[in-house]
Amino acid sequence: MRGGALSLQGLRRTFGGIVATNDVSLDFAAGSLSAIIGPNGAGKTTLFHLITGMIPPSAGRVFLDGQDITGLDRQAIVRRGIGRAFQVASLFPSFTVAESLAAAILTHEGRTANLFRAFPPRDAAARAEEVMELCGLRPLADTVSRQLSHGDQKLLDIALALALDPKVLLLDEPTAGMGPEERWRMIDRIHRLWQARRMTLIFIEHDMDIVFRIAETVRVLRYGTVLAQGTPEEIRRDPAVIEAYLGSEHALEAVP
Ligand SMILES: Nc1ncnc2c1ncn2[C@@H]1O[C@H](COP(=O)(O)OP(=O)(O)OP(=O)(O)O)[C@@H](O)[C@H]1O
Repeated sequence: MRGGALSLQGLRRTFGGIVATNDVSLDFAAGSLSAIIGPNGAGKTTLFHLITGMIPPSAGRVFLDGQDITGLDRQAIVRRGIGRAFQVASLFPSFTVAESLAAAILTHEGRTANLFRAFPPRDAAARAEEVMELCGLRPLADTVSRQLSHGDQKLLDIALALALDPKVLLLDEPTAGMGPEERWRMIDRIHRLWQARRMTLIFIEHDMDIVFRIAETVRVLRYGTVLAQGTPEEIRRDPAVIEAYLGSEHALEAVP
C-alpha cells in the first residue's frame, strides 16, 4: 500500500472579506479514490492550495499519516509525499518527455547540480522509464514537450508528479479542455494508474459522468463548506446536493 491517509481538520482560508474555505474537515483514507465537486467558486482549488502548502490556512490543520504538515513549505510537503499535477510540461518546452521526467526526479532528490550532465544517473533514468511505461508515454519518450498534444502534455504533468512517488496525488480538473473521446481516455488512464500504484488520489472534476463512473467517494463543496460526502450513489440521491448543484436529471440517471 503506497497511499497516505490525509486528514483535514477545520480548514479555513479567507482572502480579505472573502471566505474561500470555511471549517472544512475531511478524511481521505490511504489508497482511496475521491472526487471533489462543487459549483464555481466553491473553494475546491483553494483547498488543494492549502493541502500542498501553496498558501497557508487562516485556521485549521492538515495531517498526513497522523503527522501535522500544516505550514510546511511546498517543497517540504512534496518531500513528505503529497504530489500535485501542475502545468509543468510547458516549463521546459525543449526537453523531451524522458528528459523532463529525469529532471523532475533529480530535482526532487536535491541533485540539481547533475541536471545538466550529458546523461542522468542510471536510477533516475530507470525511474523515468518506469513512469513512462505506467503512463503510456513510452512511445513519446523522445518527443520534445512543446510538440505534444494537449492531452499528452497533461499526461506528462501527471507523470511528473508521479515520478516523485507521491503517497497522495491531487489532480485539478485533469480532463479540462479535452474533447469527449480524449477525456475518457485520460480518465481510464488515471484510473489504471491508481489501480497500479494505489496512492491516495483526489481529483477535482466538473463532469458528473466521470465523477460517478470512477470515484469511490465524492465530497461536495459549496460556499467553502462541505455540503455532503458519500459514495456516488449516496451523492446522486442526496436531496441537498440535488437542490444545490446537480439538478434532478443526474439523480435519476442510471449508473452506466
Ligand atoms: N488569491 C485569491 N484572492 C482573492 N480571492 C480568491 C483567491 N483565490 C480564490 N479566491 C476566491 O475564493 C473563492 C473560492 O475560489 P476557488 O478558486 O477555490 O473555487 P473553485 O471551487 O476552485 O472554483 P472553480 O470551479 O471556478 O475553479 C472564490 O470566491 C474566489 O474568487
